[in-house]
Amino acid sequence: MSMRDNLDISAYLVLGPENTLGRPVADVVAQAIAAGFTCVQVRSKECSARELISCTAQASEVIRQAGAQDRVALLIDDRLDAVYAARQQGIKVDGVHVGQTDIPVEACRALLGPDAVVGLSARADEMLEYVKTADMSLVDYLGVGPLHETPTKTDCGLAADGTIITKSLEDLAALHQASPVPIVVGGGVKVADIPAVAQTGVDGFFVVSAVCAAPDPHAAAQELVQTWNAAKQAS
Ligand SMILES: Cc1ncc(COP(=O)(O)OP(=O)(O)O)c(N)n1
Ligand SMILES: Cc1ncsc1CCOP(=O)(O)O
Ligand SMILES: [Mg+2]
Repeated sequence: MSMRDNLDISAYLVLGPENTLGRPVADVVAQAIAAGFTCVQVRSKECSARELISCTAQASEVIRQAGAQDRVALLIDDRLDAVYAARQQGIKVDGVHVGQTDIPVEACRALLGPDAVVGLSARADEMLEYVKTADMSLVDYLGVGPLHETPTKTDCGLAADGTIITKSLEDLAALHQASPVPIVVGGGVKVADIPAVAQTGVDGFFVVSAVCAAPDPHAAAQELVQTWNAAKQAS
């Protein structure tokens, strides 16, 4: 069974070297997956392609060392070329996450093949219309946000008038109802948000700073996972 068939986006860590307060990315990944995180995305707006590939190699290695290579998906943000190059070097990387102004999902699927995981995000205000009209067959999940304005990605939800459009819990429930693919919600998500997000019916949460900027990433990751699982069991 491929990772695509087995994909679990319930607890999704997004990170790059600029997010970890000087701690190695691989250490934070190891702590998060030991705590139960199910998906990892290497995302850096500062790394060179080679640094991104190296970071991905280290993340892939700690996932392998944890024996989690068949249950924790590893993706790279934006850089289809880096996924391709990493795979050529024998690094196990499962797919790519792109936004609507990034390289098209058609190209991602064509280059990476039918078993790859392809995630897509769309503008907050257009997402409901998008899921009702677009061909979603190439996409494995949708990344939706922000739940709150976040300094980690200041353009997330940015409208033409300069305001930030956040997603309400009602928006998330409507998206969950309308979407043919699973939905993962992020942007400013903290542990206190998790029960309400889980109750909307969406399939997971993604975080950068709630884990990467925590004094103890393992403890923070564990609290997020346990809170999510408890909320899903209760709903
Ligand atoms: C899981 C997940 N969801 C959304 C995003 C945002 O992607 P994008 O809109 O392409 O923005 P950047 O991350 O590239 O700044 C994501 N990366 N992951
Ligand atoms: C990558 C991304 N996409 C939408 S918001 C975001 C960053 C979320 O970071 P944080 O969890 O620190 O708010
Ligand atoms: Mg992008």
